[in-house]
Amino acid sequence: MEKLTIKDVDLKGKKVIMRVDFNVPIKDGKITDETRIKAALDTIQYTLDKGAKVILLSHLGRPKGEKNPQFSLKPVADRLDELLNNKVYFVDETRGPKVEKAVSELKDGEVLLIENTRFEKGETKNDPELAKYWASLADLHVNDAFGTAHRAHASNVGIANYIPSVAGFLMEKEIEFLQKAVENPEKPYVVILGGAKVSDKIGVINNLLNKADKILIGGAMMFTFLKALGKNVGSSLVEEDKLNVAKDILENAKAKGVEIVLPVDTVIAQKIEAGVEKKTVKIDDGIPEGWMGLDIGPESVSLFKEKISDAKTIVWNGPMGVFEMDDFAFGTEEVAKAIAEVTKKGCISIIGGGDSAAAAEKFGLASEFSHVSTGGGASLEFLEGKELPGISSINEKKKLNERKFILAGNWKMNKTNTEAAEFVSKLVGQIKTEDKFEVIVCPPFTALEKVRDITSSSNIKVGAQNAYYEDKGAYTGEISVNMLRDIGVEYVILGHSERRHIFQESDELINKKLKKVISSGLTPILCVGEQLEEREKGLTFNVVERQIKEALYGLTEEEAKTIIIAYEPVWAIGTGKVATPNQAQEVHKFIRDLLKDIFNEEFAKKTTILYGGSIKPNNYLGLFGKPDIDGGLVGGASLTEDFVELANIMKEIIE
Ligand SMILES: Nc1ncnc2c1ncn2[C@@H]1O[C@H](COP(=O)(O)OP(=O)(O)O)[C@@H](O)[C@H]1O
Ligand SMILES: O=C(OP(=O)(O)O)[C@H](O)COP(=O)(O)O
Repeated sequence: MEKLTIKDVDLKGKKVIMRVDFNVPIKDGKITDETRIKAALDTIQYTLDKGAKVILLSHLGRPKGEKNPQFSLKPVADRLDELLNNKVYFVDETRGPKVEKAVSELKDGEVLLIENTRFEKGETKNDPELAKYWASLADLHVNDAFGTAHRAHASNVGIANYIPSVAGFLMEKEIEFLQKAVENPEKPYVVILGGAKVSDKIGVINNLLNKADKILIGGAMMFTFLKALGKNVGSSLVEEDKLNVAKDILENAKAKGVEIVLPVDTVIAQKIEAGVEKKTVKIDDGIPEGWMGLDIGPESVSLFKEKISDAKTIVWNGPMGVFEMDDFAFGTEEVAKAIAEVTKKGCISIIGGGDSAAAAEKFGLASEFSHVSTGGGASLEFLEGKELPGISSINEKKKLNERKFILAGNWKMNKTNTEAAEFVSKLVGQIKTEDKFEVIVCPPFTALEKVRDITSSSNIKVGAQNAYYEDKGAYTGEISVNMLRDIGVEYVILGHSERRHIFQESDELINKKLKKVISSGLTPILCVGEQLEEREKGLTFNVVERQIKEALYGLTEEEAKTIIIAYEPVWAIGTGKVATPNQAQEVHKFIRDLLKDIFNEEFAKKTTILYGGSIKPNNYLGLFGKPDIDGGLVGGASLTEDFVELANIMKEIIE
């Protein structure tokens, strides 16, 4: 699934809270590497140019929830003000009256940076209250902090539970390049790993062993491999407890036909110090005691260059030597130049963040690569195939797939016949679905025929809010399915929580109604959902499972295949308390898995599962952006023009 980006949503006049990664090195109050600030400029400027008010969030360093001037973002605000075409306001707080006042005074096209998010204890704990507070400042969250994506913190992950979250351009680009490197790299695919420790890169190696053709190993981590092969590595940096891991990797690679390339010579010295005596030795001759390898040697550079020369995809993570010192920078610089060279010939080159990116900057080669990641740990974890919380919390684009997307309005006991006719006439003129999704309105029984007449030539369909299971007879107050079908009604809501809890409808009665609706050729919308006390006791899945199984009892896959299910947590219906996107997605996923168990995977995949419960335009994108939420069963918001806005949101994000 692809992520929603700022290009997919309307930004004009919106308050946008944007998480960026301005975690930049600062020495004596001066920013020593502004790569991360520059990497965020396009997203910030685009959002401002679209007429949004922008509130920027970032962390800096690890101040452990304390307000520490050494980690203030003020120097970043000053530099950002110079780099952007717009004025940058800064407030030296992370929440409270000063922040709220500054936000309220923002005009369209203006930007405010608030203080370091990690001055808040709740940030790294992903505290819901803090996340909800920051969400309350805005209409939309933009996540452009790829460097922080491996952290589940309040400002980048928790906040997405309360307002829609979309990707910025940097996040989009990072995902695009790294996903390509992990999923379908063009071959030959060469991975170059270096840096200090094997332990940091084991995950990457094991994950990429399934994709790469060659893995070149330099940096200090090469000595663990060389020692595992019985070489004498002197006092070089070795992880003694990883020797067997190295052996396993070498054997695994051989079994998979992946070529592991180790250096054949190394530059050695007796200590890591500039200007110290150094010499080059062949690995096979061994490194004398007291000497350590601090860079790969010239023969290794030639060997690595030869291995790189025909690559179509290269991922590089970790320097070849102690590149911070010119004495030991040769290997890293030469490998970087070789990658740049082959990039010119069309190879896709991706540089993992951290020290590899710093090395690329140091040698002035950063612009020679296809992509230089702004995240060290984040790109590493991505390459390991891990799910990054700061990416999974971003709303997904919805692609037309094997199941219908539906926006249904349950009007309940609202609107007289005249009011219904007037309102639905407006809807017919305003709602355009572009055949991407279905719209259903479910007025009271008294207005059904009128509404059906008005909508008959439109793309709006009509549903009833209930039906009885007998065809006719002494059932005062009831309406039969045939009567509904006779006036062109196509859908019937069954088992709504108000039917269950106010009118005491049992699972057994709902099962009878469901069978009748299906056998009459109408489409049922079966509502399920737990009450607050059931959720608080951890019984949500038990309740939903019982309701679904009882409702479907005795129905074959063929009979049940048209069913639409609506998950409506009772505690969210009409209360203004909406389930968070993650809460809703969790239950939707459970329902889909349950349908797979009851019937099969195909049935589960094809079943539309709607969410219902206090849906509003400001929370719908976050909900609908979840993979197993296929639309909404809308209450209060279906009685006003909000319903049109909900339809527009769906139209915008369904591809
Ligand atoms: N042969 C070596 N001996 C000691 N340290 C090394 C050696 N080669 C590289 N290093 C050090 O490894 C560090 C980078 O390692 P690491 O943090 O794993 O890289 P990255 O951040 O790119 O993943 C650099 O500070 C570099 O000086
Ligand atoms: O610098 C960062 O990570 P990185 O050093 O792995 O690139 C990110 O800003 C995350 O910072 P953190 O590692 O303090 O959570």
